[in-house]
Amino acid sequence: MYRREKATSSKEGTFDPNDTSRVKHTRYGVWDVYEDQSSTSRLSALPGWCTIEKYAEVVACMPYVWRMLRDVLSIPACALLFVMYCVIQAGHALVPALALWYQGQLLEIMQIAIDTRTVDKDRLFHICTGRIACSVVLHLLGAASGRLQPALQLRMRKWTNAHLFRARARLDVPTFETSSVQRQFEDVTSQSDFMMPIPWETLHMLVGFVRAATQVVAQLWVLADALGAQRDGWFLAGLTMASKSIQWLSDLNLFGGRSQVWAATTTNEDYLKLHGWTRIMKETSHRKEIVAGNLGEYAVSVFETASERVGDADIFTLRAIQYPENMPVSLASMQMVQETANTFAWNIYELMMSTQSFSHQLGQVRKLYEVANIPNKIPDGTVPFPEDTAQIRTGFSLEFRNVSFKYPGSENYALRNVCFRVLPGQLCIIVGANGSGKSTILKLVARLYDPDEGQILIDGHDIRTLKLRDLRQAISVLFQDYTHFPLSIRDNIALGDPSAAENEAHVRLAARLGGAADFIEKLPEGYNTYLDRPVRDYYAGIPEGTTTLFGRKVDFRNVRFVAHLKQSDTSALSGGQMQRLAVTFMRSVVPEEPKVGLLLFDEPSASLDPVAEHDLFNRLRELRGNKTMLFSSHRFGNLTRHADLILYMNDSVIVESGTHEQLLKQGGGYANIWNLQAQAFL
Ligand SMILES: Nc1ncnc2c1ncn2[C@@H]1O[C@H](COP(=O)(O)OP(=O)(O)OP(=O)(O)O)[C@@H](O)[C@H]1O
Repeated sequence: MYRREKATSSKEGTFDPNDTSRVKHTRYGVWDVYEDQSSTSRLSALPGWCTIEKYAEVVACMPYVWRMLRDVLSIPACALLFVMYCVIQAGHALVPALALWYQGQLLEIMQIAIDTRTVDKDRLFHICTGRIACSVVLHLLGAASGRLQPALQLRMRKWTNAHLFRARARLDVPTFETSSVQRQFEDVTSQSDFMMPIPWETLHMLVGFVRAATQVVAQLWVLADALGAQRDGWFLAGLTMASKSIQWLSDLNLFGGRSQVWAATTTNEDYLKLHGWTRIMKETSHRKEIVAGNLGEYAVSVFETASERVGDADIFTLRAIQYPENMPVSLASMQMVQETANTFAWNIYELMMSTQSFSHQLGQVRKLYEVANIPNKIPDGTVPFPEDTAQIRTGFSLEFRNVSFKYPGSENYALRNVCFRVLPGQLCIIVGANGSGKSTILKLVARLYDPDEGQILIDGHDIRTLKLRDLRQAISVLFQDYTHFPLSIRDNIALGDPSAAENEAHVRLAARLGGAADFIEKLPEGYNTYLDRPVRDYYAGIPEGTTTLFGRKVDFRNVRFVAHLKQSDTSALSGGQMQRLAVTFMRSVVPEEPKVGLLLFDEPSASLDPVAEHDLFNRLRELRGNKTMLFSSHRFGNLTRHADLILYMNDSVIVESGTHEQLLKQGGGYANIWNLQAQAFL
């Protein structure tokens, strides 16, 4: 079974490993472990307190478990499969007791045979048949359970993935960027398909618990029946089980347990080197440097030396630190268990062990549901927008009133006291050096963040009062750091206006307006091309002479992927820039039925050559009609001459504003840079 490696708590406040008055430091192999002694109450010093806390946590998680059970059973066909699985587990719990009962009967016949020298052959036959039938049934139950489990697991995995997809989809930018939110998601997301989904892992554990408990009770009952009548029977049975049970129970660490707040780090240079080099060797992105720098032999010698110095004190130590109660049963002890016919003691052990892991596992269920309720940091407004769709055709006005803003976690102002007003249908260009705050203005208009001070108004409404959905529908933003989605080119463009996604003519028109149609039509798969395929083709043993498969270039590095080694992706096509423009056209400028009254472009021409840039600006000017447009750019060219308003920014503030002619006349910063650029072309 693959367990999650991460464990985080929902405790608030801070934890400082260097605070020796609160934190206990212990060294385990290469790991330094710091445990917060004050994080739990004084009662935690009492023996067994950890266990009590865990039981309390289990109780607190029960409503979530109940909800999960209802959700999971509502998955099509899951209820039936789960009932079958439970019946099989019930069989697993009861049949061993029946086998034990037959065992007892057999012993009784032998006793009678010794005492009276007679054997009841019929009874002996029935008992032997029953005993064999028990083994056969157990075998069949095992096989049936083996078939059911993957089917159940698959359904629950799909449900979990959909649940997490929905939970992520509803988050806004500042919430999504918060590291604690990322951590919450990491905690409940399976790192690989080989890990069990949380609902299955939990139900499997709960059913296992009930099964083990039933098995213990059934066996106790049979044992009582069989041994009760015999002198010293219980004593003998107890003696057989005692040694093993005591050893197992001590493994359970009933009275120990790690403090709930702790952290582990390693400063072991060799250990760090070992892991660093292991990654370097796996990732394709470093291959060129390794080969060109002739680093192969050196890497091997560093790896071997580091590996020798680290010895066995590696990650397994950390595992033991993380989950003292969940230490995997070693193969050797599994062997011992199998060799020991004493399933009774083993059942008690299993029962106790699963109780110990309950708090962790049920906590996972709680986290799984909690991620769906993480509150967004950008509150929604209530006012519908626009009140009248005719406003869209004339464009919206936009006003910034004394807006100041710092990015979450940053000490510096990204915008300071910014004021400007763009009238409906005007073209406004924001110019300034890198980092002066241009993109931030566009992000605030789209309410990716809210300003710390001041107000932003669209058509006279404070944008915080407008329904977020309406606001974002009425404006269109093309961000500078736009990355294309791992979807086909058609789907990427259609994202500009999902309501017209099925309209092929619409998609093609948007591509043409964005200047992307030519390059798309030259691609072998045209609009169906994936610039970055999210699912890889799998193959094995293909002769190296094969160059294409499924119409795509064969990439022999995929073998590495199958082996779960990361490989960097190189998208050979350079049309991403064009494509992203097409996305915007799809939404905003496709002529019939306009939905957008304000267009925001963040450096749309940054990676275009001068001819393409000229064409793009001309198309945009022609197509925008009466819509209001905001451009950010650090190039002072073509477009600024046509602008109704230029905002010249420096270091988070607007230092000059006006038309091109006005700013040239002022002879300030804008005029200086304009003249410098003009001289470069003389
Ligand atoms: N997500 C972020 N978190 C913290 N600081 C940020 C973030 N994004 C931008 N900044 C900072 O805010 C300031 C303004 O950045 P902004 O991206 O608005 O500048 P810009 O004028 O658009 O620059 P460029 O021309 O390079 O796009 C910069 O100092 C930048 O480092």
